[in-house]
Amino acid sequence: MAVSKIVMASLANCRPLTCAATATASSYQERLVPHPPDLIKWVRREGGFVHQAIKISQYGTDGLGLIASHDIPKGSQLIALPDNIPLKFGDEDGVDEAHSVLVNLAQKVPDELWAMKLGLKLLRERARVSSFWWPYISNLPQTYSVPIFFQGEDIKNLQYAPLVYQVNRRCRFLLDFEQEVKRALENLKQNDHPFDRQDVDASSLGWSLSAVSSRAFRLHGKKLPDGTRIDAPMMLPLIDMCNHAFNPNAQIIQEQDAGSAKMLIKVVAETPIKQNDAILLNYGCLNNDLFLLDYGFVIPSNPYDCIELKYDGAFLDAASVAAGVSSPKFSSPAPWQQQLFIPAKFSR
Ligand SMILES: C[S@@+](CC[C@H](N)C(=O)[O-])C[C@H]1O[C@@H](n2cnc3c(N)ncnc32)[C@H](O)[C@@H]1O
Repeated sequence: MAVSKIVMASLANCRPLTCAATATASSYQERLVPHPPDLIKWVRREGGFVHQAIKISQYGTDGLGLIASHDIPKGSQLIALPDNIPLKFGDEDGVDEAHSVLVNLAQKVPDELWAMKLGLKLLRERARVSSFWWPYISNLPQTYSVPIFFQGEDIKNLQYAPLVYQVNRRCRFLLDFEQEVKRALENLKQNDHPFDRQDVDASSLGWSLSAVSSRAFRLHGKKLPDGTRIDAPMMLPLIDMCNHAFNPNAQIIQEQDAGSAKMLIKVVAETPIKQNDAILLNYGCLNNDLFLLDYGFVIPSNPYDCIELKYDGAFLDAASVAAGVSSPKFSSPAPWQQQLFIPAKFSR
């Protein structure tokens, strides 16, 4: 069940929320607009810092990435984003009706699909002609090669049942949520419409879910009265151009901005970086199911990839009797055999 409808937006003076589905991974991901604004210049203009050696460039088959145009010493600050640049789902958005509609919709999203909550905000900013984040959003890929956009044959080829289950779950959620969103938008006054009067369907919801799941970072958000900070997913313009490696050369650091309670998000070189090296972050110690589901790629020989096997002694005894194997005793393994079963993880 692939969510692959294309909606033709019929409204003039708006940014259509179309999403062309993609079935195959391609090394070049087209952006939302053919020649988007220069993201590095935009970040600097809005008060952020970008090291002069950082460039955006095509990075092998991984799409765009950040590259060092000359050697950078360990510990150097590469990027710093002040609090106004990250895209978050927060109460700083005001208390207008359009925002309330988004908040009500976000409450209907199950927690494990947190990316859809921020996805609603992303879709709103994508639709708004005057969005502060448009220079960033227009640089996002137009399509995502994640399994929710796979066609039937490719879904079948996934084969691994727990992964197929998750893909179907997400597709089913998107189709149901499309109806939920349509009901919430019915009869709204023009000014109260969160998506500039545009229809939102499962395909555009899938686009924003995938944009967030493949690019957002979960960092420390607003400060609570007890001094702790809540976990907040956010999209980090430019920082999200960094590709993934388990042995990264950079890391994200969050610190309090000098003289205010606002947070500053930085990327710092964790190792010396050579000219033409990519700036790489570790997205997390994830297995390939999660990488494929959320990011649309897998890591060859992923050390975090494992499968769990259930050992059913009685079933194996019955099977070996049927196969004519004598004295199998699968149901009463010797102590040394039992020991072997405890860390029952096998690399795929
Ligand atoms: C946070 S974005 C990074 C920027 C992205 N390459 C782009 O063109 O906008 C994450 C996406 O980059 C690609 N990517 C990142 N690291 C990768 C890797 N190690 N192998 C393959 N693709 C990767 C995947 O498409 C992933 O969904």
